[in-house]
Amino acid sequence: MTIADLTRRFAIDGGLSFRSGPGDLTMIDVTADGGRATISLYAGQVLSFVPDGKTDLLFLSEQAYYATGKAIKGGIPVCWPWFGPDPDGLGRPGHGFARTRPWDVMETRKLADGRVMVILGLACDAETRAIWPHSFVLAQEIVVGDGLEVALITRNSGQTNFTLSQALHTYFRVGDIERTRIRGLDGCAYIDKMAGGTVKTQSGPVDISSEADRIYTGTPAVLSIEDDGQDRRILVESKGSGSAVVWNPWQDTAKAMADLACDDYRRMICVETTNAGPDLITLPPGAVHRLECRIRLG
Ligand SMILES: O=P(O)(O)OC[C@H]1O[C@H](O)[C@H](O)[C@@H](O)[C@@H]1O
Repeated sequence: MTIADLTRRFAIDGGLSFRSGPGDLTMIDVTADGGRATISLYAGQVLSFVPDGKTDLLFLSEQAYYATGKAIKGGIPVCWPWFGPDPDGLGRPGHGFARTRPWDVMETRKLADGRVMVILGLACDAETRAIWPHSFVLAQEIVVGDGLEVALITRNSGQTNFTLSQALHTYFRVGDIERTRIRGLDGCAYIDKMAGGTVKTQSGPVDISSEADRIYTGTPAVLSIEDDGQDRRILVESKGSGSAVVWNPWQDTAKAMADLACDDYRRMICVETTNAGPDLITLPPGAVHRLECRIRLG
């Protein structure tokens, strides 16, 4: 659909507009009571969320790719229908295909309380079935206010069960990674990918001082990121998720990524709302799963 068509059908006066962004990708700008957001229709990816009078809660790489077939580094990539490497070892792309496909706008609405809701959809077709042979209906409900809510809703529209892993792979912007800690994971077991998948137990808050790639399991509904470098605290609330991923590439891995600046690792931390590791979701025909995260300053 062209920007003119999208505008005609879905724009909200003073609340939601469409424009052509970098790489000619269609961007949705949302202005709600309490905050504003930018969403890329390609990848169905929130790229920015700024509460009124504050700075962005999300990190977006200045060197991000904006091109069909490539993932956009930053914001909230949607990893679906698998998180991480191809679970069947068939050479399919890491983190699935939802983050490299165009999504559709299904609905936009200004809510009675002044927040703005956008519903995006990703339909299955011959291309998705060639990658993943299942029938599904995937939607994202994004609600912008003084917090940002994202729900990733999967429905099995086929005749057989399927199993998913998935992530709302949120990149948070922090002032200084060495003055950042994550609270809420004390006592949780985690799979330490930097230690060959060894299972460890978190003790106290999570401090990052080297490359970290961890799947925490048995996670609580609320985590917090203390961002002392910007004198703020971000709350991450989740539903439909029994795990969380913490990732920071640190210096060497960041240097090897063309879509991250060498020192970007200092300004970001991924705290991802997931169904990952042993936390898998199996959906029988007709069943629905909602993975939700809500982020706000606390
Ligand atoms: O570079 P990407 O494919 O976007 O993945 C970035 C990162 O995502 C997750 O956090 C994984 O746990 C990491 O292993 C991965 O490196």
